Amino acid sequence: MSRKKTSKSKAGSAPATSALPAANGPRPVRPGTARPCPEAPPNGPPQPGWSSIGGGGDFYDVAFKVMLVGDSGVGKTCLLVRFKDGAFLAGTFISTVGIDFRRGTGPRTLGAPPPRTGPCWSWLVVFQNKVVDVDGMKVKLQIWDTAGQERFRSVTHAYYRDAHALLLLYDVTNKASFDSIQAWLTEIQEHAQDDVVLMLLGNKVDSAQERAVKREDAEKLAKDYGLPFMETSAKTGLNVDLAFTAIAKELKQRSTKAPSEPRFRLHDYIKREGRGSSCCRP
Ligand SMILES: Nc1nc2c(ncn2[C@@H]2O[C@H](COP(=O)(O)OP(=O)(O)OP(=O)(O)O)[C@@H](O)[C@H]2O)c(=O)[nH]1
Ligand SMILES: [Mg+2]
Repeated sequence: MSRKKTSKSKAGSAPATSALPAANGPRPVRPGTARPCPEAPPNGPPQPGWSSIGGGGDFYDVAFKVMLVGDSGVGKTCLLVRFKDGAFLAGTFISTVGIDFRRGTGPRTLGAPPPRTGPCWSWLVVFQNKVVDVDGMKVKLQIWDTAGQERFRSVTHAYYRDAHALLLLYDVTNKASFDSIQAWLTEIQEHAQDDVVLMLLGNKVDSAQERAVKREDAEKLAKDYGLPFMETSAKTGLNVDLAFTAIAKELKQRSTKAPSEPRFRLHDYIKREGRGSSCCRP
């Protein structure tokens, strides 16, 4: 994309081509050497009082940290739940409001228990692991869900620096969330790695009657910034798996591509595979 590069120190951050876990520094990717999931969250700032959680014994060849960002209410948590569990639980919106992580099917929380009602709730920054098969290689995506509320931005910034990919969401029924995208891009430019893989997603496309953001406007924005773009629905599942799979393919190829292998083209892939819409090349 045509984001400006800033010369800033991001010491300690893992480059986008490294494999997780990064707790002991980035490791080179070794295709074919499956290893168990780490016991502790490998990324993010150290938090006093965090207990370690296991990865459930999933094996993988390479692993990457993916973050979901965007305004509060755009559907980040729901998108993650849809991808991880294939579910959409309609109901009261419970915003992600702090920091923690969970794994497997149930939440694991520290401190006071979170509310147990509502849809794709989470009360903290959380991550979920999912291993996807990419051309015979097991790619683990460690997907971090963040709080979209403005007041938590300074906390979530700290998680950007070692993210390999960012899914930037807006809500197609909420113009303000689309208007925030440029500000999000500025934040990303400031806090994320320069070579982070970035994709723009317009979520809630199932709510056609309430649409407030034209697809063409988002396509234009995406084109201006050279971002791959799709409309998604956490409710119906439209393009959700595709978004994560495309990211996994791009990251996997960046880290393991042999010189003779043809380059994976993310824009072309989602354009070909996406339903509804996808674009855009500058
Ligand atoms: N119709 C529709 N509703 C959705 C979709 N995704 C999420 N929602 C609803 O939008 C609301 C917000 O969803 P969340 O996933 O909690 O939003 P979030 O981006 O995680 O919000 P924060 O945690 O505050 O940053 C909930 O009421 C969801 O049920 C979707 O694809 N379609
Ligand atoms: Mg949330």
